[in-house]
Amino acid sequence: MLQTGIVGRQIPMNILFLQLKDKLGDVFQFWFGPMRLIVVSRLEDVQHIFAHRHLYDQGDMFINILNLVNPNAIIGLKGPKFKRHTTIISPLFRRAKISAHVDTIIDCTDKLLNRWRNYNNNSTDIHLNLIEQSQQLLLAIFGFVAFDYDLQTLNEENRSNENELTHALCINVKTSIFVARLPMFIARIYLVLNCEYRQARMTIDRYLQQMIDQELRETAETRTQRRKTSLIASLVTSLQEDELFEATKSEKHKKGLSRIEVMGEMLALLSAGYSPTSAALVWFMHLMSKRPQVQSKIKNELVEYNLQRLSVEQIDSLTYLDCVIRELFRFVPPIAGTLLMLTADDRLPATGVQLREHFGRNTFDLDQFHPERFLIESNMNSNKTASIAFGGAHHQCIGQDFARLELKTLCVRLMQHMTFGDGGPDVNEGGYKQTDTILPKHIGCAIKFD
Ligand code: HEM
Repeated sequence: MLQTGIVGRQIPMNILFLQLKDKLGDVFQFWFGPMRLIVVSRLEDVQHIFAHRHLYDQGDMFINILNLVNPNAIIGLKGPKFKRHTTIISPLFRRAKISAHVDTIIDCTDKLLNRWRNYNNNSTDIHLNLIEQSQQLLLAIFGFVAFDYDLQTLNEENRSNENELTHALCINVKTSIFVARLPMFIARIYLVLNCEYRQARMTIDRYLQQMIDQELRETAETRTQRRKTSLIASLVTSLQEDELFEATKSEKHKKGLSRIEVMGEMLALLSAGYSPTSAALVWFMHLMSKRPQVQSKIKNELVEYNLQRLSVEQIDSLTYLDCVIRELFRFVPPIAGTLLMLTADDRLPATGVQLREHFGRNTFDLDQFHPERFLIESNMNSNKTASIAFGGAHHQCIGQDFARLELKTLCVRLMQHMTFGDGGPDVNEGGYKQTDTILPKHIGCAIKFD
């Protein structure tokens, strides 16, 4: 990792994989600390991997790390336990269930716009904390949508860079990424001795407990009514009545979730539900600040609606904005790749590489930001438009419908009110910063209310 610059030079994974691909070809081997990865990037090979779910399962690297930091997160589960968890969680994020959240997304965006209007309403000011502001916005939305809970990240008094919960979540992620590079036994000791991490977990757990307690104060009747549309109502309904008895059953026969499992899923969803979408929003801000012509085209598409709150159908009908968002996910997918484990030998069709029970990782080509490519139908299935921002195998993103709708609604609301301006080469250079997502390394934009 020192050689490649992940450690020391902080080279982000997307750039590293592109550099190695140029040097070594479409399939190459890479050691991530103690773990061996085979990186695969040819489109046909990636499609083959995603289509052969019986051969490629969730990567052990995820499972090992999650066993240390959150053994009950859906993304680290397999077999009957995965089924037990996913049947409770994934229905809540299907397209038919999420339209109801558009108003919440608009309300929260308006709160952020008001904050900017009240405290930073000078179009020559350069905003250097757009990452933190976006994280606070997306956390607030996810708190309401998933947990019916006001996380208060958009409150006036929290307009400083970080509030308690975002800070704790960042430490949790940072530590999890760090221990992924260590041998397991050292990672275990590191986590026990790391006071900052333990403090962060206590803060997060306190929030999770408060959310569960708030839900438990609802009557059983209202919870039953809401359990098909509210994640927290569904999770609390699934709480096992007799945990000790359930623990004696084989995994296949277990019903419901224990309290620890509910809290594990809440933590996982809290991170998955805000972090990549906020990264996508920050990229949107950066890209728009650099491309005024794209911004104008989005605004033209919105002009007939003036400042009106748009319905889901109206949001769906915005074709050009769709192209921009698809291009954004293709150009800078917030997650650098998908990690899978080969369960039997396989041969990749395009490169002809023979794989023998190891890992596959998929990364993406970076080229030009050009939303119009999606207006040309013949481009739809070509290499140029390939985008797997939400993964594609067993563990592909369950929140993707929601994330797409959420991001589009946020972009609509922001573009109805304001224009992003380029803060200049010193602060708005772009580049990449690797955290749990890929973020712009330098982002500084002016905000001009229209
Ligand atoms: C722009 C936004 C998002 C991006 C780019 C994204 C990306 C991804 C990717 C690439 C994976 C697959 C990882 C793998 O295959 O190993 C994934 C999984 C997952 N995502 Fe998302 N995600 C986004 C938003 C969300 C949201 C809003 C939620 C909230 C519900 C969510 C919940 C999940 C969950 C629970 C999984 C694990 C699914 C499983 O293990 O079966 N994601 N996401």
